[in-house]
Amino acid sequence: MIEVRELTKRYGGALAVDRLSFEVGPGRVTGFLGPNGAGKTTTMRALLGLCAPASGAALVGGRPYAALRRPLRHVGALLDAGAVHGGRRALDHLGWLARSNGIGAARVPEVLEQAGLAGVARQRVGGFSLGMKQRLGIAAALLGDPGVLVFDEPVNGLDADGVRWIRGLMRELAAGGRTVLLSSHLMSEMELTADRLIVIGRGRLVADTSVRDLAERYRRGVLVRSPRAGDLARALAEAGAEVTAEPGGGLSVRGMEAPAIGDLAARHGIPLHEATPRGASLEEAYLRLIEDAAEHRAATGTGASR
Ligand SMILES: Nc1ncnc2c1ncn2[C@@H]1O[C@H](COP(=O)(O)OP(=O)(O)OP(=O)(O)O)[C@@H](O)[C@H]1O
Repeated sequence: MIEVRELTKRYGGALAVDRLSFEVGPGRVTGFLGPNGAGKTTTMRALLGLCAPASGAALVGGRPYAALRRPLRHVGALLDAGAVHGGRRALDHLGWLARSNGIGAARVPEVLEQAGLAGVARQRVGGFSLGMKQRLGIAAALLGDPGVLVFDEPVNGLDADGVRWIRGLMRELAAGGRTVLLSSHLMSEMELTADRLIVIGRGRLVADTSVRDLAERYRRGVLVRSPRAGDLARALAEAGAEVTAEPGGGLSVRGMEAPAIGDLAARHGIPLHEATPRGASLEEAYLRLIEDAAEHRAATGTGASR
């Protein structure tokens, strides 16, 4: 369980995170999404005790990171995969981490295998590609078999195989009852991996939603075509649907699903040539959400000072 409560972090006069609150529960992958500079990395760093918040709290299992004894057993994280001493061999790097966290040495070959690095365990990290470093960072995160995992943009630098592997791994970890928080600025990435989304913009919470609810929120109704569009529009409006004319002679219908529209047209003897549900893509929904939040801030004058 992750709890972020009224978290605020400033860099100089600028607010990077602004009274941000959310919770991340176990058993599913939660996506942490926001445009560049929204405050995702800062929030994750606060969660891992790597920066001190101005106020508020970021807790793992009810405690701040600094209060966790042998933290790798509670929370595993991938933040900056490049931050490994290049002269060390992968095996030694993980061995050292295991020893300093009271983790049995037997875990090292296990996580190397899990991360697909068994074959390069004795190579020096300095010669690793970015993708291999990402895998090593993930192996380190898994070392203590923690209940909470935090990954900042984990697909960066991975090839197509690596990306597929990491998506599978995230889902597997969540299915095993772990709390998995995964950041990205790409909705396309979240769409394939996350069940729930925490969306932030300019350090503030924009949405805490299931992926499905987000798509639903920005649905654009049903596109309907009929050679008797006027009659159909009247019948739909009488039945309580919201109907607007579209360029090209179609009707956009909200408040009634396609099968009900078909039934209604049949009852009135009106031919129906098309009834296409038009869901906004998740990417569109996400962009609208971010835009709406920015407009709301502009309208209410609640923009974060920078
Ligand atoms: N060490 C720092 N010193 C000064 N400003 C910082 C520092 N770290 C982050 N910031 C600023 O805080 C804000 C939030 O940055 P953060 O890296 O948390 O965003 P992000 O959502 O992770 O972005 P990205 O998707 O680009 O990684 C940005 O305006 C950034 O410039």
